Amino acid sequence: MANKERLFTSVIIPAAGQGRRMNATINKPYLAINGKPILAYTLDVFEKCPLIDEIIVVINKDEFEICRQEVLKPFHYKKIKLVEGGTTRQKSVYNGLLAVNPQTGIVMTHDGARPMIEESVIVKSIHDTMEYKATVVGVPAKNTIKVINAEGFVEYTPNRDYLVEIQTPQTFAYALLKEAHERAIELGIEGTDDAFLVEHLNCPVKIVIGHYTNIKITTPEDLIIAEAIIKRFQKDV
Ligand SMILES: Nc1ccn([C@@H]2O[C@H](COP(=O)(O)OP(=O)(O)OP(=O)(O)O)[C@@H](O)[C@H]2O)c(=O)n1
Ligand SMILES: C[C@](O)(CO)[C@H](O)COP(=O)(O)O
Repeated sequence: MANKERLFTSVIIPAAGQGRRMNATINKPYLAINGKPILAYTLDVFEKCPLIDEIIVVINKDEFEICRQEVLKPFHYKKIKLVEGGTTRQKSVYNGLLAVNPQTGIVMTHDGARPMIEESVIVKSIHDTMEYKATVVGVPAKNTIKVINAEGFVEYTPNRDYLVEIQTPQTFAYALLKEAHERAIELGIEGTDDAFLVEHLNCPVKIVIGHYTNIKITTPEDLIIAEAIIKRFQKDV
Protein backbone atom coordinates (compact mmCIF):
# COMPACT_ATOMS: atom_id res chain seq x y z
CA MET A 1 0.00 0.00 0.00
CA ALA A 2 3.02 2.27 -0.05
CA ASN A 3 2.13 3.74 -3.45
CA LYS A 4 -0.96 5.94 -3.47
CA GLU A 5 -2.75 4.52 -6.51
CA ARG A 6 -6.51 4.47 -5.95
CA LEU A 7 -7.83 1.08 -4.81
CA PHE A 8 -11.37 -0.24 -5.23
CA THR A 9 -13.07 0.72 -1.96
CA SER A 10 -16.08 -0.98 -0.41
CA VAL A 11 -17.98 0.03 2.70
CA ILE A 12 -19.84 -2.51 4.81
CA ILE A 13 -22.75 -0.99 6.73
CA PRO A 14 -23.95 -3.34 9.49
CA ALA A 15 -27.65 -2.60 10.06
CA ALA A 16 -28.83 -6.03 11.22
CA GLY A 17 -29.06 -5.40 14.95
CA GLN A 18 -32.16 -5.67 17.11
CA GLY A 19 -32.23 -2.16 18.58
CA ARG A 20 -33.06 -3.56 22.02
CA ARG A 21 -31.80 -0.47 23.87
CA MET A 22 -33.96 1.76 21.66
CA ASN A 23 -37.05 -0.24 22.58
CA ALA A 24 -39.04 1.05 19.57
CA THR A 25 -41.75 -0.68 17.54
CA ILE A 26 -39.63 -0.73 14.38
CA ASN A 27 -35.93 -1.49 14.14
CA LYS A 28 -33.50 1.42 14.51
CA PRO A 29 -32.31 1.77 10.87
CA TYR A 30 -35.91 2.42 9.77
CA LEU A 31 -36.83 4.93 12.51
CA ALA A 32 -37.29 8.38 10.99
CA ILE A 33 -35.55 11.61 11.98
CA ASN A 34 -37.31 14.61 10.44
CA GLY A 35 -39.23 12.21 8.16
CA LYS A 36 -36.21 10.32 6.80
CA PRO A 37 -34.99 6.87 7.99
CA ILE A 38 -31.74 6.79 9.99
CA LEU A 39 -30.22 4.33 7.49
CA ALA A 40 -30.97 6.69 4.57
CA TYR A 41 -28.94 9.49 6.21
CA THR A 42 -26.02 7.08 6.58
CA LEU A 43 -26.25 5.76 3.02
CA ASP A 44 -26.55 9.26 1.50
CA VAL A 45 -23.09 10.23 2.69
CA PHE A 46 -21.38 7.11 1.29
CA GLU A 47 -23.40 7.17 -1.96
CA LYS A 48 -22.24 10.75 -2.60
CA CYS A 49 -18.59 10.13 -1.70
CA PRO A 50 -16.58 9.68 -4.94
CA LEU A 51 -13.98 7.50 -3.19
CA ILE A 52 -16.58 4.83 -2.33
CA ASP A 53 -17.11 2.30 -5.13
CA GLU A 54 -19.52 -0.12 -3.47
CA ILE A 55 -21.84 -0.16 -0.44
CA ILE A 56 -22.74 -3.48 1.21
CA VAL A 57 -25.69 -3.03 3.56
CA VAL A 58 -26.11 -5.89 6.01
CA ILE A 59 -29.70 -6.30 7.20
CA ASN A 60 -31.97 -8.76 8.98
CA LYS A 61 -33.55 -11.56 6.93
CA ASP A 62 -37.09 -10.30 7.67
CA GLU A 63 -36.24 -6.65 6.90
CA PHE A 64 -35.38 -6.85 3.18
CA GLU A 65 -38.85 -5.58 2.26
CA ILE A 66 -38.89 -2.63 4.68
CA CYS A 67 -35.36 -1.72 3.58
CA ARG A 68 -36.30 -1.77 -0.10
CA GLN A 69 -39.58 0.12 0.40
CA GLU A 70 -38.61 2.69 3.02
CA VAL A 71 -34.94 3.31 2.21
CA LEU A 72 -33.78 2.10 -1.21
CA LYS A 73 -36.85 2.96 -3.30
CA PRO A 74 -37.40 6.57 -2.19
CA PHE A 75 -33.74 7.54 -2.06
CA HIS A 76 -32.47 6.06 -5.39
CA TYR A 77 -29.13 4.55 -4.42
CA LYS A 78 -26.95 3.05 -7.16
CA LYS A 79 -23.93 1.52 -5.42
CA ILE A 80 -25.80 -0.73 -2.97
CA LYS A 81 -25.94 -4.48 -2.45
CA LEU A 82 -28.01 -6.06 0.37
CA VAL A 83 -26.65 -8.96 2.42
CA GLU A 84 -28.23 -10.93 5.28
CA GLY A 85 -26.87 -10.27 8.79
CA GLY A 86 -25.69 -12.55 11.57
CA THR A 87 -26.44 -12.86 15.27
CA THR A 88 -23.70 -10.39 16.30
CA ARG A 89 -22.26 -7.24 14.72
CA GLN A 90 -19.03 -9.14 14.07
CA LYS A 91 -20.88 -11.91 12.20
CA SER A 92 -22.80 -9.33 10.20
CA VAL A 93 -19.57 -7.60 9.15
CA TYR A 94 -18.06 -10.97 8.19
CA ASN A 95 -21.06 -11.72 5.94
CA GLY A 96 -20.38 -8.35 4.33
CA LEU A 97 -16.69 -9.17 3.88
CA LEU A 98 -17.63 -12.32 1.95
CA ALA A 99 -19.91 -10.33 -0.36
CA VAL A 100 -17.63 -7.50 -1.49
CA ASN A 101 -16.47 -7.09 -5.08
CA PRO A 102 -13.41 -9.32 -5.74
CA GLN A 103 -11.42 -6.20 -6.73
CA THR A 104 -11.79 -4.65 -3.26
CA GLY A 105 -8.47 -3.36 -1.93
CA ILE A 106 -9.75 -1.15 0.90
CA VAL A 107 -12.73 -2.01 3.08
CA MET A 108 -14.43 0.26 5.55
CA THR A 109 -17.03 -0.64 8.17
CA HIS A 110 -19.56 1.93 9.36
CA ASP A 111 -22.53 1.41 11.70
CA GLY A 112 -25.88 1.95 10.00
CA ALA A 113 -26.85 3.65 13.27
CA ARG A 114 -24.29 6.48 12.87
CA PRO A 115 -26.13 8.80 10.45
CA MET A 116 -24.09 11.96 11.14
CA ILE A 117 -20.86 10.78 9.54
CA GLU A 118 -19.22 13.45 7.38
CA GLU A 119 -17.56 12.90 4.00
CA SER A 120 -14.32 14.60 5.10
CA VAL A 121 -13.82 11.89 7.75
CA ILE A 122 -14.42 9.11 5.21
CA VAL A 123 -11.88 10.66 2.83
CA LYS A 124 -9.26 11.11 5.59
CA SER A 125 -9.80 7.50 6.73
CA ILE A 126 -9.21 6.17 3.22
CA HIS A 127 -6.10 8.32 2.67
CA ASP A 128 -4.60 7.32 6.03
CA THR A 129 -5.38 3.65 5.44
CA MET A 130 -3.35 3.79 2.21
CA GLU A 131 -0.42 4.61 4.46
CA TYR A 132 -1.11 2.62 7.66
CA LYS A 133 -3.33 -0.34 6.50
CA ALA A 134 -5.64 0.02 9.52
CA THR A 135 -7.38 3.15 10.84
CA VAL A 136 -10.26 3.86 13.20
CA VAL A 137 -12.12 7.08 13.78
CA GLY A 138 -12.32 8.33 17.35
CA VAL A 139 -12.62 11.45 19.48
CA PRO A 140 -10.58 12.39 22.56
CA ALA A 141 -12.40 11.32 25.76
CA LYS A 142 -14.11 14.35 27.33
CA ASN A 143 -14.83 12.70 30.67
CA THR A 144 -12.49 11.24 33.25
CA ILE A 145 -12.60 7.46 32.81
CA LYS A 146 -12.02 5.06 35.70
CA VAL A 147 -11.25 1.36 35.54
CA ILE A 148 -13.25 -0.47 38.22
CA ASN A 149 -13.26 -3.94 39.74
CA ALA A 150 -16.10 -6.45 39.93
CA GLU A 151 -17.19 -5.02 43.32
CA GLY A 152 -17.66 -1.53 41.84
CA PHE A 153 -14.54 0.05 43.38
CA VAL A 154 -12.09 2.16 41.40
CA GLU A 155 -8.91 0.29 40.47
CA TYR A 156 -7.14 3.18 38.73
CA THR A 157 -7.60 6.32 36.60
CA PRO A 158 -5.91 6.14 33.20
CA ASN A 159 -4.31 9.32 31.80
CA ARG A 160 -7.01 10.93 29.65
CA ASP A 161 -4.42 12.20 27.16
CA TYR A 162 -4.28 8.61 25.89
CA LEU A 163 -8.01 7.81 25.90
CA VAL A 164 -10.02 7.97 22.69
CA GLU A 165 -13.69 7.07 22.27
CA ILE A 166 -13.92 4.87 19.23
CA GLN A 167 -16.48 5.35 16.48
CA THR A 168 -16.80 4.18 12.92
CA PRO A 169 -15.70 4.27 10.06
CA GLN A 170 -12.97 1.71 10.66
CA THR A 171 -10.90 1.18 7.50
CA PHE A 172 -8.48 -1.56 6.52
CA ALA A 173 -6.60 -3.25 3.74
CA TYR A 174 -9.21 -5.84 2.69
CA ALA A 175 -6.90 -8.87 3.10
CA LEU A 176 -5.96 -7.72 6.62
CA LEU A 177 -9.53 -7.37 7.86
CA LYS A 178 -10.55 -10.69 6.32
CA GLU A 179 -7.61 -12.44 7.98
CA ALA A 180 -8.44 -10.76 11.32
CA HIS A 181 -12.07 -11.92 11.18
CA GLU A 182 -11.07 -15.46 10.19
CA ARG A 183 -8.46 -15.67 12.97
CA ALA A 184 -11.11 -14.44 15.44
CA ILE A 185 -13.48 -17.19 14.30
CA GLU A 186 -10.72 -19.80 14.81
CA LEU A 187 -9.85 -18.47 18.28
CA GLY A 188 -13.46 -17.80 19.35
CA ILE A 189 -12.79 -14.06 19.84
CA GLU A 190 -15.77 -11.70 19.74
CA GLY A 191 -15.13 -7.95 19.72
CA THR A 192 -17.38 -4.91 19.78
CA ASP A 193 -15.46 -3.39 16.89
CA ASP A 194 -13.35 -4.52 13.91
CA ALA A 195 -10.11 -2.92 15.05
CA PHE A 196 -10.10 -5.20 18.11
CA LEU A 197 -9.72 -8.19 15.78
CA VAL A 198 -6.90 -6.52 13.84
CA GLU A 199 -5.17 -5.67 17.15
CA HIS A 200 -5.12 -9.44 17.84
CA LEU A 201 -2.92 -9.84 14.74
CA ASN A 202 -0.48 -7.39 16.40
CA CYS A 203 -1.08 -4.96 13.58
CA PRO A 204 -0.84 -1.25 14.54
CA VAL A 205 -4.09 0.67 14.16
CA LYS A 206 -3.89 4.44 13.56
CA ILE A 207 -6.47 6.83 14.98
CA VAL A 208 -8.23 9.31 12.69
CA ILE A 209 -9.64 12.12 14.81
CA GLY A 210 -13.33 12.53 13.96
CA HIS A 211 -16.24 14.62 15.18
CA TYR A 212 -18.24 14.46 18.42
CA THR A 213 -21.41 14.72 16.34
CA ASN A 214 -20.89 11.23 14.82
CA ILE A 215 -22.89 9.56 17.60
CA LYS A 216 -24.29 6.04 17.43
CA ILE A 217 -28.03 6.13 17.88
CA THR A 218 -28.51 3.63 20.67
CA THR A 219 -31.09 4.83 23.23
CA PRO A 220 -34.19 7.08 22.85
CA GLU A 221 -32.45 10.29 23.97
CA ASP A 222 -29.96 9.85 21.10
CA LEU A 223 -32.84 10.52 18.68
CA ILE A 224 -33.39 13.95 20.23
CA ILE A 225 -29.67 14.75 20.01
CA ALA A 226 -29.49 13.50 16.40
CA GLU A 227 -32.51 15.55 15.38
CA ALA A 228 -30.90 18.69 16.81
CA ILE A 229 -27.53 17.98 15.16
CA ILE A 230 -29.13 17.28 11.78
CA LYS A 231 -31.18 20.49 11.96
CA ARG A 232 -28.14 22.54 12.98
CA PHE A 233 -25.47 21.13 10.64
CA GLN A 234 -27.27 19.46 7.73
CA LYS A 235 -29.99 21.88 6.73
CA ASP A 236 -30.17 20.45 3.19
CA VAL A 237 -31.65 17.05 4.23
N1 LIG B 1 -26.19 -8.75 14.84
C1 LIG B 1 -25.94 -7.45 14.57
C2 LIG B 1 -25.87 -6.48 15.61
C3 LIG B 1 -25.65 -5.14 15.28
N2 LIG B 1 -25.54 -4.80 13.98
C4 LIG B 1 -25.39 -3.38 13.62
O1 LIG B 1 -24.24 -2.85 14.24
C5 LIG B 1 -24.43 -1.47 14.51
C6 LIG B 1 -24.05 -1.15 15.95
O2 LIG B 1 -24.87 -1.90 16.82
P1 LIG B 1 -25.86 -1.28 17.92
O3 LIG B 1 -26.03 0.15 17.79
O4 LIG B 1 -25.45 -1.81 19.22
O5 LIG B 1 -27.25 -1.83 17.38
P2 LIG B 1 -28.22 -2.92 17.87
O6 LIG B 1 -27.49 -4.21 18.03
O7 LIG B 1 -29.35 -2.84 16.92
O8 LIG B 1 -28.70 -2.34 19.28
P3 LIG B 1 -28.93 -3.11 20.65
O9 LIG B 1 -27.57 -3.58 21.10
O10 LIG B 1 -29.50 -2.04 21.53
O11 LIG B 1 -29.89 -4.25 20.39
C7 LIG B 1 -25.90 -1.14 14.21
O12 LIG B 1 -25.96 -0.41 13.01
C8 LIG B 1 -26.54 -2.50 14.12
O13 LIG B 1 -27.64 -2.55 13.23
C9 LIG B 1 -25.58 -5.77 12.97
O14 LIG B 1 -25.46 -5.45 11.80
N3 LIG B 1 -25.79 -7.09 13.29
C1 LIG C 1 -18.14 -0.33 16.48
C2 LIG C 1 -18.66 0.65 17.51
O1 LIG C 1 -19.46 1.62 16.88
C3 LIG C 1 -17.51 1.39 18.13
O2 LIG C 1 -17.97 2.31 19.05
C4 LIG C 1 -19.44 -0.04 18.58
O3 LIG C 1 -18.59 -0.79 19.39
C5 LIG C 1 -20.55 -0.92 18.07
O4 LIG C 1 -21.70 -0.84 18.83
P1 LIG C 1 -22.07 -1.64 20.18
O5 LIG C 1 -22.92 -0.70 20.96
O6 LIG C 1 -20.80 -1.98 20.89
O7 LIG C 1 -22.82 -2.85 19.75
